Amino acid sequence: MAELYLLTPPKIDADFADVLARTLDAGRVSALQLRLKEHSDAEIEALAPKLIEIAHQRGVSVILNDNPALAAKLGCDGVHIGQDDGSIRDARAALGPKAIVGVTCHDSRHLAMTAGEQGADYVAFGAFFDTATKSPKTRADLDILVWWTELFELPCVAIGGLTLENVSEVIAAGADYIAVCGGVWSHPDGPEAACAGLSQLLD
Ligand SMILES: Cc1ncc(COP(=O)(O)OP(=O)(O)O)c(N)n1
Ligand SMILES: Cc1nc(C(=O)O)sc1CCOP(=O)(O)O
Ligand SMILES: [Mg+2]
Repeated sequence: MAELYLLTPPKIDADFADVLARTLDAGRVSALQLRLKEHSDAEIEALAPKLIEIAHQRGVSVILNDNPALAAKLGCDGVHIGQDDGSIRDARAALGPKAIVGVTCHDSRHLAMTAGEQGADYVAFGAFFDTATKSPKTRADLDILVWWTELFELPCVAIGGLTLENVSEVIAAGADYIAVCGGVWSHPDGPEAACAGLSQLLD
């Protein structure tokens, strides 16, 4: 069974906390990534506590993007690091043994096996589809999910352009988590409808 891993929009406004609460209440989200790329660390420090409270009240784990030290300071459950965001070892040292450390592996089997050997809690492959959220470094093929899940127990995340229309493809290929940003926040029927719809496709 796949799980829903929701990413925040890169920039949020004062209304976002209420929208987030309603969106989480509409579906079955397992993890929330604070990916606030257009905010400074000082702004993230100010914004995050309310978002973390909302997520934790609903049993949703909170993963901060990019910054293990800030994740530890804020009391996040983990951190997501890219290939240029420092080592798994340093992230683990900052956050402790129980924290979740996820790692971007693009479309690379080699990066994923290395991340697994170095103690990552999940590996993330992408981008599977066109995305307006960022310019992804690579385009990943569904085969990498099939290959990974046949060989390894470590959970894998599919990311990049996932929507209600295409997410079943990555679930069928074996993704343990579907990581979604624009497919929820930019859905024409609103984030609550998107979250509810995605949740129905998870089983
Ligand atoms: C679940 C997940 N997968 C991949 C990424 C991308 O991380 P990164 O390559 O460090 O790029 P930025 O997100 O920092 O732009 C992610 N954030 N989450
Ligand atoms: C943050 C991120 N990382 C990617 C990767 O391929 O590593 S794709 C991506 C964007 C995810 O947002 P959306 O769901 O709107 O496409
Ligand atoms: Mg990063």
